[in-house]
Formats: sequence, C-alpha cells, structure tokens
Amino acid sequence: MGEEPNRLPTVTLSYAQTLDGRLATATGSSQWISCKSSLVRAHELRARHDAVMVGVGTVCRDDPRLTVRLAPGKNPLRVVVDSTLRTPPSAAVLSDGAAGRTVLAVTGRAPRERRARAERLGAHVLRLPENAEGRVDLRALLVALRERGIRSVMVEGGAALITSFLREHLADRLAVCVAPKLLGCGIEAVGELGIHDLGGALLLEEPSVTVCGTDILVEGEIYYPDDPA
Ligand SMILES: Nc1c(N[C@@H]2O[C@H](COP(=O)(O)O)[C@@H](O)[C@H]2O)[nH]c(=O)[nH]c1=O
Repeated sequence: MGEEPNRLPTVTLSYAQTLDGRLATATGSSQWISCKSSLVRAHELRARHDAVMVGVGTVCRDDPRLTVRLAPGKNPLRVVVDSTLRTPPSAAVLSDGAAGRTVLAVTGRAPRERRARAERLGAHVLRLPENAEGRVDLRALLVALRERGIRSVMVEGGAALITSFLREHLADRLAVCVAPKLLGCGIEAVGELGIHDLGGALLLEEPSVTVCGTDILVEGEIYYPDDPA
C-alpha cells in the first residue's frame, strides 16, 4: 500500500512529569524529573523520529541540545517553535556546530535582523502564517515539515506547545514518563483544553503502562471524542 501523500507527520507528545502532573517547579526547575533509564529511553525515542520539536520557552529555560547522546541512533531534525524568534544566538541549537539541522518556525512578527542572524548561524528560518493568537500556525508548520520529508515529530514541550497540539487535535500519540515525585505548585503539563464534562476527555486507546527504572511510562494513541469517526 502506498503512503498517503497528504498525510501530516505523526506527532508524539513526549514529556516527563511528576505524579501531580508538573513539568517543573514554579520557578522552572526541571532537570531532572525522570530517572536515568527514562532519559535513555527518551533519547531512543528521539532517534526513532524524523524531527524533535520544542517551544522557544523551553529553549530559553533549559537550553536543550535535542540530540541523541544516551542511545545509539541518528539525530533528528531540531525544530523550535518561535513566533518572534527569541532563540538567543548562544542557544545550543544554534551554536553547537550543527545549526544546519535546526529549523526555527517563526511568523511575520519575527524581526528581519533576527532572521538574518539565525540564518548566518546556519539555521533554517521557516516563516509561517500565524494563528488568531499571533502564534505559529501548527498545522501549517506540520505541512511545511511534511514537504521537507518529515514523517514523524516528537514534541517535548513545554506546556504551551503540548496544550496547543492537544487543543488543535494535531497530536496522534502520547508517551508520558511519570516520576514518583510530588512538587505541589509548579508548571502543569497540560493547560486549558476547553473540556467541561468527562465525556469530552481525551483518551488513550489501548495504553501501554511499563515501569522504567523508578518511573512509569504511559503510552498510547490519543482519541479525540469530538472528532468525526
Ligand atoms: N526535564 C526532563 C526532560 N526535559 C526535556 O529534555 C530536554 C533536554 O534535552 P537535552 O539538552 O538534549 O538533554 C529539555 O529541554 C526538555 O525538552 N526530559 C526528560 O526525559 N526528563 C526530564 O526530567
């Protein structure tokens, strides 16, 4: 059977949270929530995807490298969703010598001089339409990535990007690492989805639950009850 040419890349949301659903403390401290075995597994998952994606807030807070280092395998394309291009030139994704494997997804609100600077560093700046909130239109981003041959995307966060993918029904799979820790107040993994009764809850279809080191991994396909069958 041939591949559907218009199919959007498969999107997997993958993140580590505490038992009480936090990605980080209220001050943004998140390294590390998961145990070493889960970190290895996260790198294995990166290697199985064509692209790994984060929001610019995560870049500014964590300065991730988004490479495969703890497992064998190829580095995926790195994609930063960054409507006004706030990624600093010193960020690892622009300064580690592999900026040619970094896409900055921006809107028309990204100042020209910042775009030129990122391109001089070797990054690909992808100018995309904005949504009603002035942020990058995620569907347009997925279409643009598909045109570049990307068939699978692993979205690592942060909370705003995770929430947007769920709200727009653009996430296909969830792979959540739950660490046996409690933080109380902190950054919640998933924000407002506009669900007012339990019948509207997003579900994981046939989820798998496995233990990884001291963490619990929950994975499955996301079912959106409001979507037409
Ligand atoms: N805090 C947290 C994760 N955070 C994710 O890992 C990124 C760091 O990537 P890198 O610099 O390549 O190691 C970070 O920006 C965020 O996307 N991942 C996990 O498996 N477990 C954790 O506890």
